Amino acid sequence: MIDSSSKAYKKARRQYLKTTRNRDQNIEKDWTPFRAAEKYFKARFPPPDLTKVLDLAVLDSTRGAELAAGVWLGTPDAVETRAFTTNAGRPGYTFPSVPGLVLLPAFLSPEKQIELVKWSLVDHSKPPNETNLDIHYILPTEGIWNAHVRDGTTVVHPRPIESDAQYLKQESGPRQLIDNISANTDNFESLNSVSKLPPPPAATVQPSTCSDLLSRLRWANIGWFYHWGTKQYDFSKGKIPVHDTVRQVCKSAVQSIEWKDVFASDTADWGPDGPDWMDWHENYEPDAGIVNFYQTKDTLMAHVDRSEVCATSPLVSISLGNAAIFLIGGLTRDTDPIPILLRSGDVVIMSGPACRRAYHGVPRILDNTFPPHMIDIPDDPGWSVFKTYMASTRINVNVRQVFPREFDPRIA
Ligand SMILES: O=C(O)CCC(=O)C(=O)O
Ligand SMILES: [Fe+2]
Repeated sequence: MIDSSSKAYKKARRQYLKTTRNRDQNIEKDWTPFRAAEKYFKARFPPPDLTKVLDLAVLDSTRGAELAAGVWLGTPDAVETRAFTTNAGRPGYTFPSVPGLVLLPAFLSPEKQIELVKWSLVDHSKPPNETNLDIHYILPTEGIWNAHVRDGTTVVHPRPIESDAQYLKQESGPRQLIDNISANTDNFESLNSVSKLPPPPAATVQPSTCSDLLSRLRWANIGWFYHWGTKQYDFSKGKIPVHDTVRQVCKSAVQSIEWKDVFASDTADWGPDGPDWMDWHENYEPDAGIVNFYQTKDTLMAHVDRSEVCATSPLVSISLGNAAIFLIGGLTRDTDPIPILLRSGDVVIMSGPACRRAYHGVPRILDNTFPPHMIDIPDDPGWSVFKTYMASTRINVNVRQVFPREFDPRIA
């Protein structure tokens, strides 16, 4: 699978030998099982062997072209799963080791995948939605993607530090992965009352062209505004409705699952009000989230999404473009995570107390896995500019529900 005589392999080996020359041999002993797995899949040398990675696309004859086009391939039985059929007649999988985790391979048609890529870039990565770039730059109001397409050489200027503004003390930037307090209905009011000052723009930022900045787009907020400094939502800014296309995809994914089967032998503690999965077909309503943009070298370290007051409601995670290794473990980093290869169109649902607060991360974007159905799109000449960007990109649309049913946040 990996060509050890290739130039890229030899370069990675040289780099590896150079950077590890003075490394303490005992360093690996201190790694938690999650950290060890991250390191393994992140490594450029030796490149990871994916035979122990779950790859359910292998079972789907309609995805042959997608698999043949990329060098990376996992195994369909690398991790213990339970197969089921969704209400829409599609294959779905649950995981005995992570109750509440559901994988719906190729849940989205190629057309829907393309629609969501366009939505992420054209419609969503612009005001009023915040992006990681807004902290440091005064972006064009049409959004960084539309400005790039119209004239990529347009220069974008740094956001000046305003002398009379109050800023957050600590430097904020792309996603910082410090542990925060788990939100819940009891501490909601006190977390909500903490002041949420804006992060200061960095003083060293230089003017940049739209096209250069686009490669540094990392996230765009969905719904309720997230405050990275405190790692809590800032409800005082109000809520932007979740776009109907995304909302419908998430709702149809949640409604396609018989939750009583998923939680049939569940013994986890759902809190004082008990399980709420029986209401999800009717009451699940996404209201927050993030669109993540990953370039091939980007990773997302182990973390728990614990800012949502509801710790059980489904989180729907949509993969688009290049494939990735997704790791998910348990409530601490000491659980050995399971590795899952996520491809374009796959939907993951994280739900219930054991899964929703489980550590997870994305240690690797798999290069050259941009699927053929996103390369040749007849009758869409406008796609070419998306294709160029997406050839080295993975987009993840990650959608959550912040409040449990019948919880009245009484937001002023
Ligand atoms: O990119 C992914 O698949 C996961 C993203 C994620 O975990 C998050 O946005 O919190
Ligand atoms: Fe996450």
